[in-house]
Amino acid sequence: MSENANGYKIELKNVKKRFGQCEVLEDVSLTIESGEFVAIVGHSGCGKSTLLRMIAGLDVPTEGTILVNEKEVTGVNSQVRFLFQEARLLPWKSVIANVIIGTPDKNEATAAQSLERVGLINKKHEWPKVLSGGQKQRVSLARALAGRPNVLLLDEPLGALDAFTRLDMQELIEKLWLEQGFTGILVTHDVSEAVKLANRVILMEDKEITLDMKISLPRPRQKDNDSNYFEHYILDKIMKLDEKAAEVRREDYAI
Ligand SMILES: Nc1ncnc2c1ncn2[C@@H]1O[C@H](COP(=O)(O)OP(=O)(O)OP(=O)(O)O)[C@@H](O)[C@H]1O
Repeated sequence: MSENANGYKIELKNVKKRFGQCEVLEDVSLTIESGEFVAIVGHSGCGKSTLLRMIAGLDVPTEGTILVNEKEVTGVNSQVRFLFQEARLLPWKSVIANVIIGTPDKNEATAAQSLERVGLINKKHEWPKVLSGGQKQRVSLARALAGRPNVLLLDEPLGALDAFTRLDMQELIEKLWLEQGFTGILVTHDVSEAVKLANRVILMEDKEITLDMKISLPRPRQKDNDSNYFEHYILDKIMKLDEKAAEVRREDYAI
């Protein structure tokens, strides 16, 4: 938990999601406390992004309820910000103008402070097209955090970055979470990233939560034997689930 906890509590109660005949989530219940940072890992297509989209009010559960700050989600909430795999900057606006969009009162000074925090104040008058992928994602982070949101949803935002930039961004996200204390939910395929950033890692498999593990490591986090222990534990669990799924498939084929 960040010492500056300023985040909203998030509750999912018996959430089910179907797209047509396809059931994506089956009875998911989960409570994320104010200021927690939770990472969700799981195979492609298991419903991680769908879960985030429903918390953001961009999609609705087929059954069940989602509460953010004790209020049922009925649409988009400006205190809940989303970071996607692509930076999604407006190409016809300068860097600073993109960040101003994220401020509650369209305030340039607030936007500049946010750019300062991500180390890009010197790029404020540039166009997005001249920035590297990592810089674009920093601007996107500055825009998302400029309004001091209570919740930040991160859907694989570092997935397209090279390994060095990715590590830098992880450090930055951890630092900003410690400073601002929002509730964070990160969807990632990278277990080491999950262990670096989250104080709780959730594994989703087969339409439900199959592991909910606290990561009790000091911050800022280093990669060491303790973090390796958590990574190996989670990877082992994923491999066991894979083996079980393969066994079920083999039985199906035998029939
Ligand atoms: N709008 C939609 N209409 C129909 N099916 C959808 C829709 N959105 C998602 N799905 C399906 O729901 C399932 C879960 O999708 P989702 O994007 O949540 O998975 P994910 O775990 O985030 O995957 P990935 O890790 O590959 O991003 C997939 O089978 C997907 O095809």
